[in-house]
Amino acid sequence: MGYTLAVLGCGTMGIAILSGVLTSLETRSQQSNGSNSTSSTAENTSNEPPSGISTPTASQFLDAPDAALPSRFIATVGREETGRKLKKVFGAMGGLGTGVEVRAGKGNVDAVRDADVVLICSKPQIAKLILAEQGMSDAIDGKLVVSICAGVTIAQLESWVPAGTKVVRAMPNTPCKIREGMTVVTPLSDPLSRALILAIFTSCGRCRFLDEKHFDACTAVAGSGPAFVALVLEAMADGGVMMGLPRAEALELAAQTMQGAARMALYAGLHPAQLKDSVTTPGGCTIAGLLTLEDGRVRSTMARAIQVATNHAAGLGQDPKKA
Ligand SMILES: NC(=O)C1=CN([C@@H]2O[C@H](COP(=O)(O)OP(=O)(O)OC[C@H]3O[C@@H](n4cnc5c(N)ncnc54)[C@H](OP(=O)(O)O)[C@@H]3O)[C@@H](O)[C@H]2O)C=CC1
Ligand SMILES: O=C(O)[C@@H]1CCC=N1
Repeated sequence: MGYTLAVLGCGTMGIAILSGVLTSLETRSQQSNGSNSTSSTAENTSNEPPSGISTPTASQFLDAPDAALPSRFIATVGREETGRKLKKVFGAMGGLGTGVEVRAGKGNVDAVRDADVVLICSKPQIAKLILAEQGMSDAIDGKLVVSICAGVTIAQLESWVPAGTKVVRAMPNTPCKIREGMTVVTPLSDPLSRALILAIFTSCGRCRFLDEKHFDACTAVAGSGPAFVALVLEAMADGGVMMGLPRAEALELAAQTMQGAARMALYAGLHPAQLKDSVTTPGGCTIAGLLTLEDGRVRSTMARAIQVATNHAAGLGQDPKKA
């Protein structure tokens, strides 16, 4: 068993997702060699394990979750120069990375023809052009297509492909690269497609289903989120440097602190207010710092940034006159 995944427009996000999937496959293979077991379910961090799967083919994937991940990978880019760089990126990964087939220039239609599942990772405005390429309609008919393009709706995507093509939206983020990603996927009822998509994105981190109406907000919170928290991370480290800490140590302290606090919210179920209050000694330094942050309206500024990013995301991939 095994299937082919084509990543059209394999830039930052395509590389992040493929890195997550390839590393996951290699980790599982090492674990199964070590333990002599055929599968590992320990790393499925999804809140929705593929439980409702009932068709015979999908059941096979449940018995052997590795099989729900692709075994052949094709990555396309626009320019030859980018293609050469991409080959080096996957080559440097070693292992399964060396097997990724990179195609530049006019490679999209052939890649789709060779694939079972197609991931569209191009810029939103390029997606329509790729799907309109000569021969694409025949190649993509009947395939499962997952678009990660911000602001490009399912209705738009469906109008660009034949009726036999299954279209799903996903919103992942850059930490997919180290398998700490957060991906939201639009609901889909077909059990096989569901199993395949869950396998791909849970191998990159967490994955959950949410209705398309929430996608612009998901784009802002999870898709753009790494940039927003990076700003806070950098600011915390800068403060440490201002007070005499060496730069590298300041960054390590801030990053590990951010990770620790986030993990307490995720895994110990602590509300952010509990997290904050448990650090805040009466009359202590934490409340002094917190009040300064409140004076600077950090909370409302961050929340408004999400609001602005959500509204902006809705316009991506749309006709500029309407956006
Ligand atoms: N970056 C992020 O954190 C996130 C991005 N997204 C979404 O992911 C998508 C990609 O973003 P990102 O990875 O940052 O973008 P990148 O610019 O890094 O990647 C886009 C890739 O598409 C390639 N490309 C351009 N034209 C074509 C073409 N005609 N055929 C095939 N490939 C082509 C480019 O190659 P070349 O340079 O040679 O033209 C490039 O490698 C966007 O739609 C974005 O909304 C979603 C979540 C998070
Ligand atoms: O900034 C953007 O448009 C993309 C979508 C989410 C993250 N990056």
